[in-house]
Amino acid sequence: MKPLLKIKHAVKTIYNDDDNLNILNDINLTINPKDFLVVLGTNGAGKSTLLDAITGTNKLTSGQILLNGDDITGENLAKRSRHISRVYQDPKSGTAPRMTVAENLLLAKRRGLPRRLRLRKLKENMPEFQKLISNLPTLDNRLNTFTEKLSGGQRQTLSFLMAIIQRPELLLLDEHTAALDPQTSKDLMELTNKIILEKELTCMMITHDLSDAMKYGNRLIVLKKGEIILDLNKAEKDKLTESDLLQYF
Ligand SMILES: Nc1ncnc2c1ncn2[C@@H]1O[C@H](COP(=O)(O)OP(=O)(O)OP(=O)(O)O)[C@@H](O)[C@H]1O
Repeated sequence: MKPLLKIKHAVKTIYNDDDNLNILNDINLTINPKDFLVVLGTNGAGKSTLLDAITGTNKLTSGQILLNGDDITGENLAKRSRHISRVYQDPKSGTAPRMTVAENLLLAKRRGLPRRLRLRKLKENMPEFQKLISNLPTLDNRLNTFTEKLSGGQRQTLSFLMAIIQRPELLLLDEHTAALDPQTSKDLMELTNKIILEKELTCMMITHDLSDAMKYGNRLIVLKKGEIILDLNKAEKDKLTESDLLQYF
């Protein structure tokens, strides 16, 4: 199988006056199409830095990133965002507050087009957006609501829908349920899993929730001090207990 993403010898160094620190220290990782990879690790292990390097938000010091065999290491964020989408932890970061739910969905659907062309087709897209949210009690009847009026859980659900509406080649979830209350977090995690499986998306998901890490995905890696210290496939992951996992923290 041709890998979707290949990270080769990724190093990110922070230069300090007295001491240089490798926050990514020779990371090698291959992700195949339809992989749902869960990423665990202590605070400061380098998880977000790894996602930053994949999206181009923060460039590597050395190493290479290949997407579908193409070297994207030097590509800018805008170019990569055609193929890669990301949902952050903060419900305020993914949506435009002064726009309605439908307008936000349309912007996401027409990402990559010139701005003036993006909002013209609102009316004709409404049935599709209605269908998208029809089974989601949290957003039902909210298409014309301004995003700033939504709860954190509703905004985060919208951010997730915006991230998948164009079917990204790679979906990056950066603790996207961590800021939500337990029930809302569970609902969004279940929706996430359902959509990833239905649409056969390839996904990397950072979480600190050990039970989510064990329950979801077909592969699990643990990062520590910028290195991958554990990489398990589905069968190995299924044998794990929470206390096995805790040893790595
Ligand atoms: N621009 C920067 N300058 C200096 N240090 C940085 C910079 N960016 C990240 N770091 C450091 O690099 C390390 C890795 O940070 P990163 O945010 O990737 O960790 P993380 O695994 O995502 O942590 P968390 O679970 O807390 O989100 C941390 O020690 C952080 O302080």
